[in-house]
Amino acid sequence: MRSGAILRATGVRAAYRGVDVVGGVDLEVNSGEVVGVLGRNGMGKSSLLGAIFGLVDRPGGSVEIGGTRIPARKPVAASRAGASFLPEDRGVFPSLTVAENLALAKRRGAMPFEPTEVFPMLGERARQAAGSLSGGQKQQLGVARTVLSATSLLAIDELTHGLQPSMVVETFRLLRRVADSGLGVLVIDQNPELITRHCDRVLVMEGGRVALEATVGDDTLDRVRGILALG
Ligand SMILES: Nc1ncnc2c1ncn2[C@@H]1O[C@H](COP(=O)(O)OP(=O)(O)OP(=O)(O)O)[C@@H](O)[C@H]1O
Repeated sequence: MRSGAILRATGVRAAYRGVDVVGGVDLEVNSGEVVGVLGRNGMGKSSLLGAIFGLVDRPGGSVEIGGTRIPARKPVAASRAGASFLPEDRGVFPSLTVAENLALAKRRGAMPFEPTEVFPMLGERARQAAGSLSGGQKQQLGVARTVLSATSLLAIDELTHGLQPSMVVETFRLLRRVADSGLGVLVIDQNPELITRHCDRVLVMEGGRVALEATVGDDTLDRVRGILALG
């Protein structure tokens, strides 16, 4: 199993049309670790991930995935380094069937994972166009695709959005398996209870900066709630 940092992001800024919305964030995800990013709406969580993975302008900072430097605005470089990112729009091809979406995501050498065992709905609807799935079903397909295509780092925006409670637990269990196989896992979510229950480390973002970074312990949920309540 690998050890050490899979993602090393230092001083990352994110900007839209020259205006910074994320200012100088440091973020590391180690092999075997599930890291959660929390924060209220508009605090810069998605923009941070976008800047790391090359989808949003990154006017400053450096990003390494698996020891490879990832230039700004080069999503293919992150993908080549084995990273897989599920953006908020769920990243599925609507006109392709569920089975085709899964087949396209599968990478040689990725961790052994049978999507239909974790998400039975994907087997039941294998021949259905992905565009006709509900929001929660699309999220299950998106998560499965992301797991199938990650070989170093897996990142998911708005992880539990639209998922029914039973699937939320299954999904975190799957992410733990992914981390146990040696990958780094990074998730964004709005739910402090879920993130502090299932993640090893949490970051809370406020106004484009990290307001709290902590290894999860007994007092973490209270500290997180304190920050979120102040906003
Ligand atoms: N495409 C865009 N163009 C201009 N500004 C944007 C764009 N996307 C986001 N922003 C701005 O960047 C800031 C951070 O937004 P971001 O979406 O990263 O926050 P977030 O914490 O992920 O919130 P949410 O949970 O609502 O997605 C906000 O002020 C937002 O208005």
